[in-house]
Amino acid sequence: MAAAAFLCARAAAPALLLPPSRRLHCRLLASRAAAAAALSSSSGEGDGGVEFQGKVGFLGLGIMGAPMASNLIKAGCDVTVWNRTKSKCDPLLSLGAKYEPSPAEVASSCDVTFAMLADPQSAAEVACGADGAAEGLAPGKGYVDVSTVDGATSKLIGERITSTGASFLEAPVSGSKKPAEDGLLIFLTAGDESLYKRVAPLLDVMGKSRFYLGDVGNGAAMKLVVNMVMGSMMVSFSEGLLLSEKVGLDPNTLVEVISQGAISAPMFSLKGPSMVKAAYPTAFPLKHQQKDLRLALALAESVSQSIPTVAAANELYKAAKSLGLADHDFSAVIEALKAKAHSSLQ
Ligand SMILES: NC(=O)C1=CN([C@@H]2O[C@H](COP(=O)(O)OP(=O)(O)OC[C@H]3O[C@@H](n4cnc5c(N)ncnc54)[C@H](OP(=O)(O)O)[C@@H]3O)[C@@H](O)[C@H]2O)C=CC1
Ligand SMILES: O=CC(=O)O
Repeated sequence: MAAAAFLCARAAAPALLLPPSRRLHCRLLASRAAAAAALSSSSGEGDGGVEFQGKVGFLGLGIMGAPMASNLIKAGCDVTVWNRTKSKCDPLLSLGAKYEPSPAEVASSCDVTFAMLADPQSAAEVACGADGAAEGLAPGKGYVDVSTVDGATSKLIGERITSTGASFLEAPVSGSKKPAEDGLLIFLTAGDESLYKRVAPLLDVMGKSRFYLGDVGNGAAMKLVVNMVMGSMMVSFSEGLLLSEKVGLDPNTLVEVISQGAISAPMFSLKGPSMVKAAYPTAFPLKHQQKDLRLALALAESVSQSIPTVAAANELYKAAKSLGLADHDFSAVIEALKAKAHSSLQ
C-alpha cells in the first residue's frame, strides 16, 4: 500500500522566531493556558492546538534520549525516566524528572511512554521483555518508539503493545545530538494516527517537523533509507578528503569548496574540519550507522533492490568497527580507508 504522508512543520509558528529557551517558555505558557481551558481532557488534539496533558515516560537516556527527555522537562512536562545504566538518569532527576525502576513501572505510571534504544534487540527487550513496558500498559495509554529499528521489529513491538489495549506509534528521528539538544529533530512516524495527534505537542517540543507515513513499518523504512544515503555520503566524503590530500591539496579547502556548491551539506561542514584533524567526537556512534546500513541492506533485499554503493560502504563501517572505532562518531569511517591504503602499501 502506498504510504499516505503528511507533514507538519512547525516553522510557521510565531514562537519559532524566538531562541530555543524563549520558545520553550512560550510553549510552557501555552501548555498552562491549555490546562486551564481543558481541565476535563487527559490529552490534547495535537494539530488542534491543545497542548498535551498527562504524564510522560522516557526509556533510554543515551546520546539522543537524554536531551529529548530534558527538553520535555524544560517545556514543563511531567516526565518519568528509566535507563538500564541508572546513573544516566541523575542529570534528568536534577531537572525535575521522576524515576521508576523498570520500563513496566514507567509505562504503568505514565499516559504516554517514549523509548529511545540502541537497536532492534534492545528496543524489543525494553518493550516486550521481562519487566518491559508492555507489562505496564493498558487501554488509554500510548507507547512511542523513537529508536531506529527495522520494520519487522517495529511491527513485533507494535503487536505486543496493542495486545495490552494501548496504542502504538513508531517515530524514529532524523537529526543527531545537536538537533536533539536544540529541539530540532525530524520525526518519521507511522502507526496509530490518534496517538500521533495526541503526542504532536510533545513531538513539537523535541523536533522541528513531523511526518505521518501510515502503517507501522513505513517510519522505520523511511529512516533506514535516509540513513543509508547518509552513510554512503560520509564514505564518499572521506574518500574525497583523503584523495585531495594525496594529490597535494589542502583538505580544508575541499571542505570550503564543497560548502559553497550544489553538494553542500551541513554534515560535511560540521564534521569535515575535525575529520581533517583525525578527531571524531561522538554525535552519531559508528556502530549505529553500521546497524542502519545492515538493516537497509536487508530492507533492499526484501524487495530485490540492488544497492551496491551501500553494500560497499557497509564493509568499510564493519572494518572501522574491527579497528575499535564502534563508539566513535561515524565520521571515523575515514580511518578504515586510511588503514586500507596503508595495508595496500605493504
Ligand atoms: N546519535 C544520533 O545521532 C542518532 C541516533 N539515532 C538512533 O537513536 C537510537 C539511540 O541512539 P543514541 O542515543 O545515539 O545511542 P546510545 O548508544 O547513546 O544510547 C543507547 C541507549 O540504549 C540503551 N540500551 C542499549 N542496549 C540496551 C539493552 N539491552 N537494554 C536496555 N537498554 C539498552 C542504552 O542504555 P545504557 O545507557 O545502559 O547503555 C542507552 O540508553 C539508535 O537506534 C540510533 O540509531 C537516531 C538519530 C540520530
Ligand atoms: O541517525 C542519525 C542521524 O543523524 O539522523
